[in-house]
Amino acid sequence: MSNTESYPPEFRPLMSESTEPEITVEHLNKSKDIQIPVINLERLDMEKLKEACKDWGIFHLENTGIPSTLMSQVKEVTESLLNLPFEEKRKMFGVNSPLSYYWSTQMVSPSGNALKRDPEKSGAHLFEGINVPLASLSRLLPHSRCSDPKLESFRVVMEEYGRHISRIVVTLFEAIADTLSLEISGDRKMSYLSESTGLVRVQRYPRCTESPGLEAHTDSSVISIINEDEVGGLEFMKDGEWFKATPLANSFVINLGDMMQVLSDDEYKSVLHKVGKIMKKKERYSIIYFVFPDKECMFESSRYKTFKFSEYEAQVKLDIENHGSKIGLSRFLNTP
Ligand SMILES: O=C(O)CCC(=O)C(=O)O
Ligand SMILES: [Fe+2]
Repeated sequence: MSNTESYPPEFRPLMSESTEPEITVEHLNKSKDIQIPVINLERLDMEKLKEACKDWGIFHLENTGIPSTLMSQVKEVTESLLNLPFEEKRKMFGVNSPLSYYWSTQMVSPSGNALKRDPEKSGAHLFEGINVPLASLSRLLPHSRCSDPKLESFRVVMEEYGRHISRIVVTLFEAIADTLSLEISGDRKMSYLSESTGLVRVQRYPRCTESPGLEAHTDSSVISIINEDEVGGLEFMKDGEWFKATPLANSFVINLGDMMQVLSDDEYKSVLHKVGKIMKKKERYSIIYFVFPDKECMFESSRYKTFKFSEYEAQVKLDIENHGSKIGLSRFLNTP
């Protein structure tokens, strides 16, 4: 485990010592292990993709053409940034930074702003992360202003990673749209996959047997692309039951988000997911790329009222502030 200093002070008493053996007591987590579908991006099987979207809402994506050296660099720069002392991160990603640092009792709005939550309402969830709006990488952190070498390495690697992921997103989105027989024009397509709203989030979950990582939620995105390490811990709901998604090396986990559910007119579901207790020897890292639509992008469907993505975001923000958690699509149903 990395140095305790790098964690928020309120996490420290709750974290397990690295000298303790791996915890395998089954009753600590009742979710069953399961292998989610595996989709090969280079040789797309459209039937399999449709089934994965319809029956699961979550799947592994392999053969994405990202060089393995870049994948290792992404892991390296993420770990090195999150391993900085807590106070340093707080200062570095404070009010004037385009990146935001958040942990546990905060929740993040779809646009990436950290929202304060009432810990009484949300319970103890041990995660911390840094939000990196994609646009900020090139616009707001030019080489000359990026004085910290760790931040500069992070910027360079993430820019390269972002380019690859954008390519993967377009291919995957077009394929998913095909499985729904949706005809989406070039401009419209790009407003669903807007780079100006795209967000990379790097997260870390300490090893802990008492508190879970991240509470159950759906993503407000079109799709989310999770790059997780071998520790595992991601859980999702299928047919009313919680399952653990077993990690698969050299692949991403793809989650369908709320906006994909609307686009598919509810044929595909935005998957409910969470991160359970991290009981392995190591803490867990994940790097998530959220594909968000343009703020002005309109969503029309038979099940939901017509809305603009910014209206959806505003509602989510309001619900988190007022109720402690997101309510989501049910707020926008045509018939209450
Ligand atoms: O860390 C993960 O694997 C998932 C995180 C997640 O679901 C989120 O940040 O929305
Ligand atoms: Fe999520």
